[in-house]
Amino acid sequence: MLPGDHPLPPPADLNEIAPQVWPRTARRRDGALTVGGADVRDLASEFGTPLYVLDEDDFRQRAREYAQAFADGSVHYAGKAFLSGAVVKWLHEEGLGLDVCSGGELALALAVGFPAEKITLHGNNKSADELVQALEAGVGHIVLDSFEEIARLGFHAERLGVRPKVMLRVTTGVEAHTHEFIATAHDDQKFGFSRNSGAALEAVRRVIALDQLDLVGLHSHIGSQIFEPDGFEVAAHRLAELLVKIKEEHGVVLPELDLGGGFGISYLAGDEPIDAKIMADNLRRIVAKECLSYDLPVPHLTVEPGRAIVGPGGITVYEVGTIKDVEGIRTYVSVDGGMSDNLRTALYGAEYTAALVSRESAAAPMLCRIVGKHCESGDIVVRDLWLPEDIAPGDLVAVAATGAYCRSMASNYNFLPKPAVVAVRDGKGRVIVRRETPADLLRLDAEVGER
Ligand SMILES: Cc1ncc(COP(=O)(O)O)c(C=O)c1O
Ligand SMILES: N[C@@H](CCCC[NH3+])C(=O)O
Repeated sequence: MLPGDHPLPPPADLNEIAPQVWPRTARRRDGALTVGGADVRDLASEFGTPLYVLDEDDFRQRAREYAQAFADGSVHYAGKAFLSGAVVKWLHEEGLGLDVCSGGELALALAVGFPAEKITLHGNNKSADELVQALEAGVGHIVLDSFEEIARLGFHAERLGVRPKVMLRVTTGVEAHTHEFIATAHDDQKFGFSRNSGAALEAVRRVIALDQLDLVGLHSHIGSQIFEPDGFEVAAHRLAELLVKIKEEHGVVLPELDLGGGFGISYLAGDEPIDAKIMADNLRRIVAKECLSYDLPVPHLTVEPGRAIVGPGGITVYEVGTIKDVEGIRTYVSVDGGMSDNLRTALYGAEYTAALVSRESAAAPMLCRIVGKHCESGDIVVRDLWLPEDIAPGDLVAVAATGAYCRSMASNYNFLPKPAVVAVRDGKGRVIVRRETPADLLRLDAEVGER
């Protein structure tokens, strides 16, 4: 297809590494992309492809920016975006707390010595084992999500002789402007206690009636990949109203408010995320205004960014295997990974920026679709993009902003081993999560594994 015939215009410069989309240290050197000073061609030959590459400086800077922006509150990185022992250590060094939402995430954090009191446990269906694991570890907060869980946690806390700090997750009825599957505060979904139905106040009653639980605050998470602060404003307003009702009914002033995560990042050059400082100023102002208008003390504010800290610093490097021109429509560029290492395009119709990164090219733009190697026609990595028409098997392409929710949502579909994650800094790559091997997968099979 010719450039003029498609609604997505080709970029002025196909070789551009736009700073708002790529990791902060990404540059072209001798035509090839470098991240953290390391050349992707060297990374690919040393560690193989597909390869997740994470810019350590980018991660640390963003973590630090959030910690500084919310210096009078707390920042708990949402581990579901991407978690590894190295990342947990970086977070600790940068002064952040951590959110986990399973026993596995909790075990990893504890295994590398992250302080339990800086961990919050989430989840809409935590098992009894996970609750006990959290109580025994002494995590800082447990966010309660259902009536069953209130009773269950009370039971185990009494049995173990502990009194955990808990928060209640409230669905505030806010319609966040994001994809349906990642909006979480409307009533018709599985998370939290509904403010509109009165479930939230009933949950408060039940927790306050249990001596074993120390209710310290309310939690709200309105969704993910959000650019506007107005959704948080409505949520804060509704939470403040609840705090007033709790004070009136129980004479209790809850000292903490957790507004969750959800801060958007640039996947495309036109996306305009709010920076951490401005978001922090907005949220602080909103919470202070709402609370002061009800004569409530301003609570300790916690936020839980995941994507905004790890997303922009990550890229995925693939090798091109086959190129198929569907005449008059587009060219399919097949790479050696796909929906098993990045499910987001198939699941949410997510859009990404990608580029030829093993060399520069002066060839004309060609409308392409980057697809994977899975047996699904929906196995699309980047739906529409322009690549140089001399792209060829053996070239490396990289997809930008894949640090969040790609490795953490990866699967072994079609028995593909999950790629390694390499952290880059000072010109060197270091494996922080090793590549799975076919032997790793075979070992799980009862007929094969134990031989
Ligand atoms: C409770 C909670 N906190 C934090 C997050 C992190 O969201 P994000 O990565 O969009 O910042 C999520 C995921 O959406 C979540 O469910
Ligand atoms: N996994 C989602 C976001 C949901 C986060 C968890 N509540 C994404 O890739 O955008």
